[in-house]
Amino acid sequence: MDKQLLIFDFDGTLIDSVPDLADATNAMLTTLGKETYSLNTIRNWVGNGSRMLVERALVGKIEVLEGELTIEEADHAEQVFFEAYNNISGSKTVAYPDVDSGLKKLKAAGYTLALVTNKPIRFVPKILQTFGWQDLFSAVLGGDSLSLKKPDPAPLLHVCEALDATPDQAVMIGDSRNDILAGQNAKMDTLGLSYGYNYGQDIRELNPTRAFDDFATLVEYLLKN
Ligand SMILES: O=C(O)COP(=O)(O)O
Ligand SMILES: [Mg+2]
Repeated sequence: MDKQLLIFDFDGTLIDSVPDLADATNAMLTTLGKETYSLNTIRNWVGNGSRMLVERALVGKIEVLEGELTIEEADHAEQVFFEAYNNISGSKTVAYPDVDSGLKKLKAAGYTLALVTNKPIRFVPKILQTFGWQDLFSAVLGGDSLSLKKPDPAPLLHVCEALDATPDQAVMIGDSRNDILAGQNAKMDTLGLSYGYNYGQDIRELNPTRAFDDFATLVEYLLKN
Protein backbone atom coordinates (compact mmCIF):
# COMPACT_ATOMS: atom_id res chain seq x y z
CA MET A 1 0.00 0.00 0.00
CA ASP A 2 1.32 3.40 -0.91
CA LYS A 3 1.55 4.58 2.71
CA GLN A 4 4.40 4.97 5.15
CA LEU A 5 2.73 4.96 8.56
CA LEU A 6 0.54 2.11 9.84
CA ILE A 7 -1.44 3.02 12.95
CA PHE A 8 -2.70 -0.09 14.71
CA ASP A 9 -5.41 -0.51 17.28
CA PHE A 10 -4.53 -2.95 20.09
CA ASP A 11 -7.42 -4.88 21.73
CA GLY A 12 -9.40 -6.93 19.22
CA THR A 13 -6.88 -6.17 16.46
CA LEU A 14 -3.46 -7.41 17.62
CA ILE A 15 -4.41 -9.09 20.88
CA ASP A 16 -7.44 -10.92 22.22
CA SER A 17 -7.60 -9.36 25.66
CA VAL A 18 -11.27 -9.93 26.42
CA PRO A 19 -10.74 -13.02 28.62
CA ASP A 20 -8.57 -10.96 31.00
CA LEU A 21 -10.79 -7.87 30.74
CA ALA A 22 -13.84 -10.03 31.52
CA ASP A 23 -12.13 -11.63 34.52
CA ALA A 24 -11.13 -8.21 35.85
CA THR A 25 -14.64 -6.84 35.26
CA ASN A 26 -16.22 -9.79 37.09
CA ALA A 27 -13.68 -9.55 39.92
CA MET A 28 -14.66 -5.90 40.33
CA LEU A 29 -18.39 -6.73 40.26
CA THR A 30 -17.88 -9.49 42.83
CA THR A 31 -15.93 -7.15 45.12
CA LEU A 32 -18.80 -4.68 44.87
CA GLY A 33 -21.37 -7.41 45.57
CA LYS A 34 -22.94 -7.18 42.12
CA GLU A 35 -23.88 -9.86 39.58
CA THR A 36 -21.28 -11.00 37.07
CA TYR A 37 -21.61 -11.41 33.29
CA SER A 38 -20.50 -13.83 30.57
CA LEU A 39 -17.49 -13.19 28.39
CA ASN A 40 -19.76 -12.75 25.37
CA THR A 41 -21.72 -10.02 27.11
CA ILE A 42 -18.60 -8.22 28.32
CA ARG A 43 -16.99 -8.40 24.85
CA ASN A 44 -19.68 -6.03 23.58
CA TRP A 45 -18.80 -3.48 26.27
CA VAL A 46 -15.14 -3.15 25.23
CA GLY A 47 -13.98 -0.42 22.89
CA ASN A 48 -14.33 2.92 24.63
CA GLY A 49 -11.68 2.44 27.31
CA SER A 50 -11.89 0.99 30.81
CA ARG A 51 -13.96 3.74 32.38
CA MET A 52 -16.78 3.02 29.92
CA LEU A 53 -16.37 -0.75 30.40
CA VAL A 54 -16.67 -0.30 34.17
CA GLU A 55 -19.74 1.94 33.86
CA ARG A 56 -21.44 -0.46 31.43
CA ALA A 57 -20.75 -3.37 33.79
CA LEU A 58 -22.17 -1.44 36.74
CA VAL A 59 -25.47 -0.83 34.95
CA GLY A 60 -25.40 -4.20 33.12
CA LYS A 61 -25.94 -2.74 29.63
CA ILE A 62 -24.12 -0.90 26.86
CA GLU A 63 -25.97 2.38 27.27
CA VAL A 64 -25.29 4.27 30.47
CA LEU A 65 -27.94 6.89 31.02
CA GLU A 66 -27.35 10.29 32.53
CA GLY A 67 -27.75 10.12 36.31
CA GLU A 68 -27.67 6.30 36.47
CA LEU A 69 -24.32 6.33 38.29
CA THR A 70 -22.68 8.81 40.58
CA ILE A 71 -19.13 9.91 39.79
CA GLU A 72 -17.98 8.59 43.20
CA GLU A 73 -19.50 5.17 42.49
CA ALA A 74 -17.86 4.96 39.06
CA ASP A 75 -14.51 6.30 40.34
CA HIS A 76 -14.42 3.69 43.08
CA ALA A 77 -15.41 0.84 40.74
CA GLU A 78 -12.74 1.95 38.24
CA GLN A 79 -10.06 1.77 40.95
CA VAL A 80 -11.23 -1.74 41.90
CA PHE A 81 -11.14 -2.71 38.21
CA PHE A 82 -7.62 -1.29 37.75
CA GLU A 83 -6.37 -3.27 40.70
CA ALA A 84 -8.00 -6.46 39.44
CA TYR A 85 -6.74 -6.03 35.87
CA ASN A 86 -3.26 -5.25 37.14
CA ASN A 87 -3.22 -8.41 39.26
CA ILE A 88 -4.51 -10.63 36.48
CA SER A 89 -1.14 -10.23 34.73
CA GLY A 90 -2.46 -10.78 31.22
CA SER A 91 -2.33 -14.53 31.59
CA LYS A 92 -5.22 -15.17 29.19
CA THR A 93 -4.30 -12.46 26.66
CA VAL A 94 -3.05 -13.87 23.36
CA ALA A 95 -1.92 -12.41 20.06
CA TYR A 96 -4.22 -13.23 17.14
CA PRO A 97 -2.79 -15.66 14.57
CA ASP A 98 -0.01 -14.28 12.34
CA VAL A 99 0.15 -10.93 14.16
CA ASP A 100 3.65 -11.40 15.54
CA SER A 101 5.20 -12.47 12.22
CA GLY A 102 3.04 -10.00 10.28
CA LEU A 103 4.11 -6.96 12.31
CA LYS A 104 7.74 -7.94 11.88
CA LYS A 105 7.32 -8.38 8.11
CA LEU A 106 5.67 -4.97 7.80
CA LYS A 107 8.42 -3.30 9.81
CA ALA A 108 11.09 -5.08 7.74
CA ALA A 109 9.36 -3.86 4.58
CA GLY A 110 9.98 -0.28 5.72
CA TYR A 111 6.64 0.73 7.21
CA THR A 112 6.66 2.84 10.37
CA LEU A 113 4.33 1.25 12.95
CA ALA A 114 2.36 3.07 15.65
CA LEU A 115 -0.12 1.92 18.26
CA VAL A 116 -3.21 3.91 19.28
CA THR A 117 -5.42 2.16 21.81
CA ASN A 118 -8.28 3.30 24.03
CA LYS A 119 -6.84 1.10 26.78
CA PRO A 120 -5.33 3.13 29.66
CA ILE A 121 -1.65 3.61 28.85
CA ARG A 122 -0.49 2.17 32.20
CA PHE A 123 -1.42 -1.35 31.03
CA VAL A 124 0.21 -1.16 27.60
CA PRO A 125 4.01 -1.52 28.18
CA LYS A 126 3.70 -4.76 30.10
CA ILE A 127 1.57 -6.37 27.39
CA LEU A 128 3.96 -5.19 24.66
CA GLN A 129 6.82 -6.68 26.67
CA THR A 130 4.98 -10.00 27.01
CA PHE A 131 4.93 -10.38 23.24
CA GLY A 132 8.40 -8.90 22.70
CA TRP A 133 6.88 -5.98 20.78
CA GLN A 134 8.36 -3.15 22.86
CA ASP A 135 10.64 -1.96 20.04
CA LEU A 136 8.22 -2.39 17.14
CA PHE A 137 6.19 0.77 17.49
CA SER A 138 7.61 4.24 16.90
CA ALA A 139 4.75 5.83 18.88
CA VAL A 140 2.29 4.42 21.43
CA LEU A 141 -0.76 6.26 22.77
CA GLY A 142 -3.34 5.03 25.28
CA GLY A 143 -6.91 6.16 25.81
CA ASP A 144 -5.82 8.54 28.54
CA SER A 145 -2.61 9.80 26.92
CA LEU A 146 -4.46 12.81 25.51
CA SER A 147 -7.71 14.43 26.61
CA LEU A 148 -9.52 12.94 23.60
CA LYS A 149 -9.62 9.33 22.47
CA LYS A 150 -10.89 7.42 19.40
CA PRO A 151 -13.35 7.98 17.65
CA ASP A 152 -11.93 11.50 17.96
CA PRO A 153 -9.16 11.92 15.38
CA ALA A 154 -6.84 13.67 17.91
CA PRO A 155 -4.61 10.68 18.83
CA LEU A 156 -4.20 9.73 15.17
CA LEU A 157 -3.28 13.28 14.14
CA HIS A 158 -0.93 13.52 17.13
CA VAL A 159 0.92 10.38 16.01
CA CYS A 160 1.14 11.65 12.41
CA GLU A 161 2.66 14.88 13.58
CA ALA A 162 5.10 13.16 15.94
CA LEU A 163 6.26 10.82 13.19
CA ASP A 164 6.35 13.41 10.43
CA ALA A 165 3.62 11.91 8.29
CA THR A 166 0.53 13.51 6.78
CA PRO A 167 -2.85 11.79 7.29
CA ASP A 168 -2.67 10.96 3.62
CA GLN A 169 0.51 8.93 4.20
CA ALA A 170 -1.03 7.05 7.13
CA VAL A 171 -3.63 4.35 7.50
CA MET A 172 -5.66 3.37 10.58
CA ILE A 173 -6.10 -0.36 11.12
CA GLY A 174 -8.62 -1.66 13.65
CA ASP A 175 -11.50 -3.88 14.66
CA SER A 176 -13.96 -1.34 15.97
CA ARG A 177 -16.17 1.52 14.86
CA ASN A 178 -14.01 3.76 17.06
CA ASP A 179 -10.98 3.01 14.86
CA ILE A 180 -12.77 3.42 11.56
CA LEU A 181 -14.52 6.63 12.64
CA ALA A 182 -11.27 8.06 14.09
CA GLY A 183 -9.53 7.32 10.78
CA GLN A 184 -12.36 8.79 8.73
CA ASN A 185 -12.45 11.84 11.02
CA ALA A 186 -8.69 12.25 10.48
CA LYS A 187 -9.23 11.90 6.70
CA MET A 188 -7.13 8.75 6.55
CA ASP A 189 -7.65 5.49 4.76
CA THR A 190 -8.93 2.81 7.12
CA LEU A 191 -8.52 -0.97 7.13
CA GLY A 192 -11.02 -2.96 9.16
CA LEU A 193 -10.55 -6.38 10.73
CA SER A 194 -13.70 -8.42 11.22
CA TYR A 195 -12.63 -10.79 14.02
CA GLY A 196 -12.40 -8.41 16.99
CA TYR A 197 -14.90 -6.55 19.13
CA ASN A 198 -17.30 -4.20 17.44
CA TYR A 199 -20.35 -4.31 19.68
CA GLY A 200 -21.57 -7.29 17.62
CA GLN A 201 -21.72 -5.21 14.43
CA ASP A 202 -20.00 -6.15 11.13
CA ILE A 203 -17.05 -3.79 10.65
CA ARG A 204 -17.92 -3.50 6.94
CA GLU A 205 -21.01 -1.48 7.88
CA LEU A 206 -18.67 1.36 8.88
CA ASN A 207 -17.34 1.57 5.32
CA PRO A 208 -13.61 1.13 5.92
CA THR A 209 -11.43 1.55 2.81
CA ARG A 210 -11.05 -2.24 2.89
CA ALA A 211 -11.83 -5.01 5.36
CA PHE A 212 -10.12 -8.32 6.09
CA ASP A 213 -11.16 -11.43 7.98
CA ASP A 214 -7.68 -12.32 9.25
CA PHE A 215 -4.35 -10.60 9.91
CA ALA A 216 -2.34 -12.62 7.38
CA THR A 217 -4.53 -11.36 4.50
CA LEU A 218 -4.13 -7.78 5.72
CA VAL A 219 -0.34 -8.17 5.78
CA GLU A 220 -0.34 -9.70 2.31
CA TYR A 221 -2.38 -6.75 1.03
CA LEU A 222 -0.05 -4.19 2.66
CA LEU A 223 3.03 -5.88 1.24
CA LYS A 224 1.62 -6.21 -2.28
CA ASN A 225 -0.05 -2.87 -2.75
O1 LIG B 1 -9.75 -0.70 25.96
C1 LIG B 1 -10.65 -0.56 25.10
O2 LIG B 1 -11.80 -0.22 25.36
C2 LIG B 1 -10.34 -0.83 23.66
O3 LIG B 1 -8.99 -0.78 23.36
P1 LIG B 1 -8.57 -0.67 21.81
O4 LIG B 1 -8.76 0.77 21.43
O5 LIG B 1 -7.13 -1.12 21.80
O6 LIG B 1 -9.45 -1.59 21.04
MG1 LIG C 1 -10.00 -2.59 19.30
